Amino acid sequence: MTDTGVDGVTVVRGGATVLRDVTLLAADGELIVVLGSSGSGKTTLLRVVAGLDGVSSGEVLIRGRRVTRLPSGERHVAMVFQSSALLPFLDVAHNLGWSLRVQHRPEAEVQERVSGRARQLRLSRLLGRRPGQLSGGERGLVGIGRALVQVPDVLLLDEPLGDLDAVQRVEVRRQIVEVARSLGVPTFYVTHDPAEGLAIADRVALLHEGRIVQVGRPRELYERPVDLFVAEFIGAPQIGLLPARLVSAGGQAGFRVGARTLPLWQAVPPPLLGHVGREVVLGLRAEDVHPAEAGRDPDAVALDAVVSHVEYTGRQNVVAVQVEAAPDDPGGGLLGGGPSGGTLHSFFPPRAVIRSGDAVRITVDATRAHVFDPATGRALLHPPDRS
Ligand SMILES: Nc1ncnc2c1ncn2[C@@H]1O[C@H](COP(=O)(O)OP(=O)(O)OP(=O)(O)O)[C@@H](O)[C@H]1O
Repeated sequence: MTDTGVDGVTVVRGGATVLRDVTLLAADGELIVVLGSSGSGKTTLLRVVAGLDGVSSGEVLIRGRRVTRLPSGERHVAMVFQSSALLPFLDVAHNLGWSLRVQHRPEAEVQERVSGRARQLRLSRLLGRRPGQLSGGERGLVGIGRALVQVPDVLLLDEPLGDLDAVQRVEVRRQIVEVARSLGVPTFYVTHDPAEGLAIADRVALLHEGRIVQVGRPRELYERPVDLFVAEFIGAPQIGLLPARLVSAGGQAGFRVGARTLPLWQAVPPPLLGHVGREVVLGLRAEDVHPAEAGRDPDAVALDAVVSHVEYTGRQNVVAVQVEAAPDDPGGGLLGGGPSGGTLHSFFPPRAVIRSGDAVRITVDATRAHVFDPATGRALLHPPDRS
């Protein structure tokens, strides 16, 4: 076994449990993106692998070797932090080559690796400058380059693109993936940006309050979220949530939303059998909610809605709508407290003239809904695979 990462690791800091029995292991050449909101334990996980933080229980493995009690300096880890500190008295070329020289690599190899990575990251023209003569974004790139010139046993990147502009972020994250693949090392990449995570990961691990909520391929988290937390965290625009009641009549199941019933065109699916007559939460992705005029899908039902906000992206308008669900409004549950009905997102054509407060009709197809238990948040049913 050549896995790298943490196995059953718990970390307690200042009386608080920061990681709880976390197991996350990457294969050689695999890029795992660690996602999670602020304070969920992402940085701690990386620091534990690097040996910068100790564990209360569990084991740290690097390429199959137990390193839990090995000092950081002996773990052959290359790590990039957001705003990595560079050595201020050395120019960029020497900053890039620093760790290789510390390892007493032959000078010709150091030069070759430094110039290669500098070309790749478009840093060649900066090689003679000191960190004080660089912009924040350029310093960030040098920090990334310094890690990528190494041949580590594991690559750890903590929000590495934080200092870069939007165009650089896309370019540099491609370079990082390319280098990680060419080195064939396991890579852990921390970000709080789900879109970035989905774009580059072989697998995504979503952390919440020190626990892994779900780990899997990006598509698995998007298409088969285990609960409402994952469903809401992954995907932009955010998944729309609609309180409903599962009903069954004449052997046909459907979801009651206000006065309308969204038919499922089949008997109650087995995972929903215990929920007939009870509240559920429907999760609908924006690509499954259509403006009624464009809705040619015969299985879809039109719902009245009011536009709550519009975001123009160039390719389309991302429109959030409030769906009213009175009078048979189940309300309560995880979505409780707010107005009746729920908020859905939909893509409207880019030239559509649409404003907050407009009344619109949208169509939804109940067979495309994710179904959640409002009491526990757990997913009960996902729509069938499109492919
Ligand atoms: N030295 C410490 N003592 C006690 N608690 C700490 C210490 N350092 C971090 N924590 C707590 O551990 C939790 C996880 O912190 P961590 O930095 O790993 O989160 P994160 O997911 O990387 O957050 P962010 O996205 O904001 O960087 C937080 O609740 C934080 O307050």
